[in-house]
Amino acid sequence: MTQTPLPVVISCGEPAGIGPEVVARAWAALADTVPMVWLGDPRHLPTDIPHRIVDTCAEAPAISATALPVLATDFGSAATPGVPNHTHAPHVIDVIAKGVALVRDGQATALCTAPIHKKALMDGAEFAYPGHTEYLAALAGVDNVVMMLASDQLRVVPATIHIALDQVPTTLTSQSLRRTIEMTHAGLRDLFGIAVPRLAIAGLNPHAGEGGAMGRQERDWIAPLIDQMRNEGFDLQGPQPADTMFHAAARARYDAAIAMYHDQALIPIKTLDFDRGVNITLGLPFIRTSPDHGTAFDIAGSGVANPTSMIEAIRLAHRLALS
Ligand SMILES: NC(=O)c1ccc[n+]([C@@H]2O[C@H](COP(=O)([O-])OP(=O)(O)OC[C@H]3O[C@@H](n4cnc5c(N)ncnc54)[C@H](O)[C@@H]3O)[C@@H](O)[C@H]2O)c1
Ligand SMILES: N[C@H](C(=O)O)[C@H](O)COP(=O)(O)O
Repeated sequence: MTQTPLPVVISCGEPAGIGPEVVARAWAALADTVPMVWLGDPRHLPTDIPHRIVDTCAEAPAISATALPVLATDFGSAATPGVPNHTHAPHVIDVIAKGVALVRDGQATALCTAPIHKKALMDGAEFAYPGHTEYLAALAGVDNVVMMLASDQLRVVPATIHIALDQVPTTLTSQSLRRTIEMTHAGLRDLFGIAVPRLAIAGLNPHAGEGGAMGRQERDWIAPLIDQMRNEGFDLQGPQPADTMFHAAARARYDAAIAMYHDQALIPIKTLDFDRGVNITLGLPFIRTSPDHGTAFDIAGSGVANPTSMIEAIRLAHRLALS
């Protein structure tokens, strides 16, 4: 008996951003290969893409090849490209929760989230989370998750995520870094099929502290933790100066780089591969991916947004869910 395939569920994200248009283009690119269903208000979709309202995820695969299946949510009004509407904010948040519920209920295989505008959600709905990553952890009831951004050229994980730079040194601890290393190791093994993952760990300070002359965290606890985990069998390099660990020869020596803070991790991947980077949350009880770009208000509605990262995010969600 052949099993009916289930779709990847895609949350609409910020309707004033490029989310709806890149999902529409992604559907056109993947219609024959990846069943999907979009959660959002159909009036926010580009008019040149066929869509069909469905009542359940189960209806989506049969429709996916000819139209974008839509589980409709009424946001109350149309969107103005580039200008977030505060009344839409609660719906944007609600759609993410609905997507999670569908995946956890076995009605969809994986969740792919289109970009949100964090400040618009905070202003419009007092959104209490700095990003999807933290909100999804709360919805799933897990204490710890890892944000990985991945492309063919590089995988990076920031050990601290959406916090101010001045909070990084006090938030990072030996325990939290150990957890990030362990969860990244498990994710590479279980999701990416790498039997013995090689991880490169960045230092926090310039030149990884230059032997204590430019910061002490490396000497005081980062290097000792790496030594200890190496003795436990992890394949770890570092702490490495972050400025020289992302060139091509260095990248060939590891499967993922663990950085100490958001921009240390995300600048290299977005510079190398902005079009194809995918954000994956490790540590959730379901698969979640997202494109590496944001809402891009400056180009929303102009039809120039590149859909490649969204295509890669949907494709990866589908592939990981099947593996
Ligand atoms: N997955 C997510 O939900 C996610 C990811 C990143 C940023 N964000 C949020 O998005 C908002 C805007 O962030 P930002 O301005 O720093 O980054 P951004 O990625 O929205 O835009 C940065 C620049 O890249 C361009 N750009 C982005 N995506 C593009 C695409 N697909 N094709 C062509 N050009 C593209 C934009 O026009 C802009 O010039 C912020 O609130 C941020 O937190 C959300
Ligand atoms: N930090 C991510 C980036 O810059 O690409 C982005 O803000 C998305 O984070 P969430 O998936 O947690 O929303």
